[in-house]
Amino acid sequence: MFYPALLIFVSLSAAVVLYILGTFITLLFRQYVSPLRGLPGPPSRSFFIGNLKEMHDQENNNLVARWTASYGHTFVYRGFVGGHRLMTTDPLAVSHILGHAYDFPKPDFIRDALAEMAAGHDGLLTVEGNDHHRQRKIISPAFSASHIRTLSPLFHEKACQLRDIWLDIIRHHSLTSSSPPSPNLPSSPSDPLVQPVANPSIDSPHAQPTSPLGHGKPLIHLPNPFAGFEPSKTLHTSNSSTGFSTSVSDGAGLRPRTSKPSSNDVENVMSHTPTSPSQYVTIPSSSSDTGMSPTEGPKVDVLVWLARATLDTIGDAGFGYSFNSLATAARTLRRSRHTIPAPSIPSSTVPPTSAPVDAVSEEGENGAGEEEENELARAFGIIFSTARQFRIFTILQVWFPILRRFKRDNATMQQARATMNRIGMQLITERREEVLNAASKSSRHTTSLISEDGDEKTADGDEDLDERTKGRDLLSVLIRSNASPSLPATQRLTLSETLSQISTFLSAGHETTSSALTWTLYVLAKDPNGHEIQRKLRRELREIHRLHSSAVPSGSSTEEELGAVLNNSYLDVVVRESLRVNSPVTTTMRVALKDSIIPISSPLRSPLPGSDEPLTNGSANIIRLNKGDIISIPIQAINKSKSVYGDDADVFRPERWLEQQTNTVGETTSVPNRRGVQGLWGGILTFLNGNPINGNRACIGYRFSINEIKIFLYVILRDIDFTLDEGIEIEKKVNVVTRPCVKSEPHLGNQMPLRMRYMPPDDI
Ligand code: HEM
Repeated sequence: MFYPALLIFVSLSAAVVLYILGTFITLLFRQYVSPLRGLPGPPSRSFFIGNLKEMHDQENNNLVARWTASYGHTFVYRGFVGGHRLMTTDPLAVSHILGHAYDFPKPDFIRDALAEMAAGHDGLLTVEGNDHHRQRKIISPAFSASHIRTLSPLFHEKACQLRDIWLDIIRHHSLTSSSPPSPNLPSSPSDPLVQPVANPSIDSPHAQPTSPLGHGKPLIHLPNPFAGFEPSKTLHTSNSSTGFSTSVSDGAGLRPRTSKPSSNDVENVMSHTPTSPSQYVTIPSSSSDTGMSPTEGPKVDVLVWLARATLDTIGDAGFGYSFNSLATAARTLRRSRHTIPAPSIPSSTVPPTSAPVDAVSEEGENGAGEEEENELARAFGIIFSTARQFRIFTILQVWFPILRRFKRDNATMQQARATMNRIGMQLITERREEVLNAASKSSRHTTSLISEDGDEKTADGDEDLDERTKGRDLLSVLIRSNASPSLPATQRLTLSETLSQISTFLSAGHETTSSALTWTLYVLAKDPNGHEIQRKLRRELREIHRLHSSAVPSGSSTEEELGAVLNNSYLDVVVRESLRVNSPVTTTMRVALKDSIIPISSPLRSPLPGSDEPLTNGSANIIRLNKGDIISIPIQAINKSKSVYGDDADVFRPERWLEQQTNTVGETTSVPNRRGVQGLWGGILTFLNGNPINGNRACIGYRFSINEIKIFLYVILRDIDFTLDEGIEIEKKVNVVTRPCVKSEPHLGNQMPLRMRYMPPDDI
């Protein structure tokens, strides 16, 4: 009898078995001939996943440092089915690999993972070779030092918005707890640079809260819309929304018009729009829940607020798009405060406010759709968080590329991607029209711009285009750069490439910066020397403020003042040291495009006693790689190398950058021993390498984030003091970006609960 179905089944099964077998045999053969076989390294812990599991938690246990101590600067660890992977902290090897970026690209599985994590396959983060070179040239003007400086006022505005929210939380806490109110808490912006913001943080920036928040000792845990890797207790299903207005008449960019909850589920992974106040705020039932003494300020999860602030910043500065993420959360928080009579507090201790307690009605707080998370924020959160989840499937995809074709997208994910594309297209159209309109006013040059359908339109332009077009956002500059008359048509970004840059900037620039800011507040709050660094920095920042606010009329010193902030040397070393000890991106991976030889400065160690494998690879000053060999560069471990930074390499000590020292050729330098890898910024590898030779893959957004971090610290630290409660142990969870977690509260997911206290001007 002939059974066609059976025959098909058997043939398919045989094909699958052959495919798997073939892959395994290829893998085993690769290992057998791999020149990496002879290198020292830790024993493989598992036949299938080698050392991958122990590496997963490496940032909390100094695994790479221990491996380096045992096996030297260059060694192998094991990946899937024991595959050899090179890991090196050797400065010469790292500089060579990163400096020849086009010979050592990102492995396909990393590019696929990044692409899935919102960056897309056509964006700067994921393209390689000539496409990368072409894109980087067009995109670079948007990130030039001079252009990034023009964004300072916008960073300042966002920082003020966040500061006002936090001051409001502190004020509310002091009014509602049994603790004495914070002394002289300001009732109006203390900062002449504060511009009236389009979306005030909590109704009026300094309005009194309408009511206490529950039972006296608030713990504030806004669910982090971008923390999907560790499911949080406060996570819920997401909402979706219907259309939005494309009108930009108020200059604020696209805004959601309506937003209705739907029953669409996101695999129970995350929440983006809490549906009740209790989802925003954890209200302990008694003061013993918090262990707080009456004089302590509120404990606030700074991670979630900073994530919102940096999202708003990249939205505005990146594309002229208003996420309104801070304002939305603040409003929801405010509405969660029950309306009960305000405690009677002497007016001398709590300052008068613009609005009396309870004066702002629910109606007044709640404009159309105000409580709803912005549509693009939600879509981005769904894509970003879901893609970040660690799955065995992800490991299998590394070695069975066919599996990468199986998309896990469910309906919600598809909808999120469609939303991102739709809004991205609208942004491009808007910015393009703005540039086109400005260009058409001039007749000196002809520029061509990509239209929505990929056709080219021509317009007139002149060299003052930048001046006359208002758009300072990265996308507008990119569109102008792409329209440069000197650029051949074949070199221009396609529409799809332009679209991919939006999600690329979002995914590469938002969480990295919020992570950096969060860890900076953490190291300042945890300073074992009684907050001396925080105090010293506050003194410096207040001095800048004092000098500029008294010398010129209020509000007119913005540029000078922010310039002084960016150039302040103590702020600079605090940020540099923070980015050194807590690099938001801890590791990067590369693959050898061809058989290669890599120079090393420290000789390889022999395999440990007991190993029967002789040292076969390379010689005292090189190692060999086969095409396809994978390389790990442990950025964080290199930043903490004891051979470069000394025995206290793990310690946050900004002063190390101010100490003078004489190097081997007799020059006096103001930085630690410079035998390390040449980093792009500040002598650290956090933004990857300087000195590119063949391909520059270092962070293009480093100036953006450094300026943003500095200006945020300038605004926030002048008024607020941060401490970490004793007994709280913070751990790192790494999945592309390093996020904090409270060790004893893994179920709460990513968080950084810091105690906040208002610092009156006469206090430090
Ligand atoms: C503290 C904040 C940041 C850190 C620590 C950081 C770190 C990095 C690192 C390590 C890379 C190299 C990745 C690799 O090749 O493996 C990178 C690349 C990149 N970053 Fe950043 N980044 C930060 C902020 C930003 C911002 C604010 C933006 C944009 C607004 C941005 C955009 C990019 C892009 C587009 C790339 C790809 C560059 C290329 O391949 O040519 N980054 N970043």
